[in-house]
Amino acid sequence: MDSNLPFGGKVVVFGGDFRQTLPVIERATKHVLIESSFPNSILWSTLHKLKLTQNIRAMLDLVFSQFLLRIGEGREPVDANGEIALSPDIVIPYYYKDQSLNRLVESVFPDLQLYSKDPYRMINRCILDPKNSSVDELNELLINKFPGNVQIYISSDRTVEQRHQGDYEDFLNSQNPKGLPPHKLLLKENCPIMLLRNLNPNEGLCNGTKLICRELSLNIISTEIVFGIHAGKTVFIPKIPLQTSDNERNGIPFIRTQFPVRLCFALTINKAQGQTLDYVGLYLREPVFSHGQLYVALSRARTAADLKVLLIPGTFDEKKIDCRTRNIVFNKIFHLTQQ
Ligand SMILES: Nc1ncnc2c1ncn2[C@@H]1O[C@H](COP(=O)(O)OP(=O)(O)OP(=O)(O)O)[C@@H](O)[C@H]1O
Repeated sequence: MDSNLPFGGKVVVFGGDFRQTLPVIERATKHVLIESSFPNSILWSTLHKLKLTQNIRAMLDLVFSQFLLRIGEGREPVDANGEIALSPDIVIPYYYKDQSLNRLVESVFPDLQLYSKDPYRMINRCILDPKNSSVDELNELLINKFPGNVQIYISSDRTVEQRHQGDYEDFLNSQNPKGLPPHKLLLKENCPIMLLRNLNPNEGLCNGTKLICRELSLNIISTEIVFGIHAGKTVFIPKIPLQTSDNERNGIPFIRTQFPVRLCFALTINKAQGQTLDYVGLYLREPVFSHGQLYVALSRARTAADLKVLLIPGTFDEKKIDCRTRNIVFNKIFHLTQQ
């Protein structure tokens, strides 16, 4: 192209909200995360910026919408421990872990029988958690509670380097890297799942697409697309080989052959970014650990009435209504966007 302008002079539209999470970089410091975000790009100063000012999703609850902005911009007052206070109306009191967790689950999924009969009524209700490990625990709890016969799909895992296969098989089976389906995938008819790969974007099958399991055969699962122009369409999902990402911590690259899906009763906060949910249960077994996570999680709901938070206190002797939790906001990112 005969042009020195960015993108060869073509108009390119970017959309973003720096109150939300920053690029995910494993074990990166705050400095690296800020360095890697868009306002540090040489393109930033060349862009013409337009600001959206109204939160349409939460427009029916102005108090909530203003609270979200204070959380997102780090303006909500913090105590000596650096924690903000959530309204007791949205916090589930903590008694014992199982009891309180059940209350959270029942708030989000009040009737799993109804869910299994008419999954569309509840597919947009979800429990969010900062970490993958808690998300897996919650999904397992919910698939066990969900009515119907369970189908167990076991993946076959092999090392990329064939000669190491014998040494590592059990180890690979025990691994649960993010972005890969589990070794032992538990599914039931009508349960909600999320696709983990772009199988066929033109047909609506993208990474993150929500599906309902309809028929579970040995080698293929029949599912239904939930949202968008392809909603209601039946799609068959095969098992496919999926490789761990290069920066995976365990260091042994391997290939898992499995259906490229995970249950999605519960999702990580990062995976829920961009979604509008009918009901949000936020499970903070541990506080959020990075910029924007609390804002993203809370702002998936339309009103404060569509939200319940369970905070697990660090130490406790008895019933505890602890409404305080950590909010992480890197203010520097907002300063950079002003440039
Ligand atoms: N102009 C509008 N009129 C009616 N509803 C709207 C309008 N704009 C957005 N919405 C609704 O508001 C919700 C959020 O919209 P959208 O996902 O486009 O916003 P977003 O800025 O990408 O949100 P986020 O980044 O927080 O995920 C959606 O449910 C969408 O249907």
